[in-house]
Amino acid sequence: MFSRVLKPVAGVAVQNGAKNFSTTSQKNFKVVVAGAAGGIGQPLALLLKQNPLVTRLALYDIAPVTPGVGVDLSHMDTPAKVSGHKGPEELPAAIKDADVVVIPAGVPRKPGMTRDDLFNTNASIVRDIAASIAQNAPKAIVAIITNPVNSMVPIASEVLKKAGVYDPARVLGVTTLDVVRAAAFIGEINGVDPRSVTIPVIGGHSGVTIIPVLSQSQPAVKLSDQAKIKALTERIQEAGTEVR
Ligand SMILES: NC(=O)C1=CN([C@@H]2O[C@H](COP(=O)(O)OP(=O)(O)OC[C@H]3O[C@@H](n4cnc5c(N)ncnc54)[C@H](O)[C@@H]3O)[C@@H](O)[C@H]2O)C=CC1
Ligand SMILES: O=C([O-])CC(=O)C(=O)O
Repeated sequence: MFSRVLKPVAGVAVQNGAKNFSTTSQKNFKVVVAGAAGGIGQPLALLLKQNPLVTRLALYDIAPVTPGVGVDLSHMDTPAKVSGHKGPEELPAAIKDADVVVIPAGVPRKPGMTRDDLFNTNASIVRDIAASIAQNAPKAIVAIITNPVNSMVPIASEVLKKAGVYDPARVLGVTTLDVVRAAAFIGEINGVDPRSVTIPVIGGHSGVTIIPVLSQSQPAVKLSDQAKIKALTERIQEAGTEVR
């Protein structure tokens, strides 16, 4: 997931004359995973530990298991130095001087729930992490995975604005999964390797706000029946619910 996240981030950094991810000029990124002990956080941390550009990896969570997750990953034979940080009192040390903070902290939905049902619980979690970013790493790129993404991005943005450190090019909602799913489904329909499919998905990360622009798919989607095209659009929009 991170390599897909890093590509657009690199473009943003270049446009702003900021630290450039796309060349070898900087090779020592500190990346924080906030929510590192969870279902998303642990595999994400594993992927980041394998990335040679990441030299410091700070794993933050409120779960008691967090230090163990950190120690476990630190045994991997890759350069990134891993630190585990448990509980709010250790949040500032985790965030300090981060280049990138990825946030999957919070609750996931259970069957029958919408992403919006998570708002009340997750809003304050993202708010508090954003406040710490404003204080301890105001120039960090913030990538928000926590749902509902459509609402968590504005919350983090408002916290950063209030602290006077908001840069819209540095606050991202992670919706890459929608692009990946669209490519997978089109690959299946067309009978091609999904990695050869390019399909823009615009908008947000919830229901009808997920807009796969099927007319722009390369190669073209092999569907002519409007009902089937509509069904594919709806499958991409509701794919997260398939997983619950
Ligand atoms: N944007 C996207 O494409 C996706 C978003 N999600 C969202 O990501 C979030 C996490 O999902 P999972 O990892 O499956 O859930 P999970 O329950 O497995 O993990 C969440 C982690 O967050 C931690 N956490 C809770 N409160 C915290 C706090 N105040 N500070 C730090 N950590 C805290 C928990 O201890 C737990 O380790 C959910 O909101 C889910 O809906 C999940 C999949 C895809
Ligand atoms: O649907 C969910 O709750 C998790 C998510 O965002 C996805 O899988 O797209």
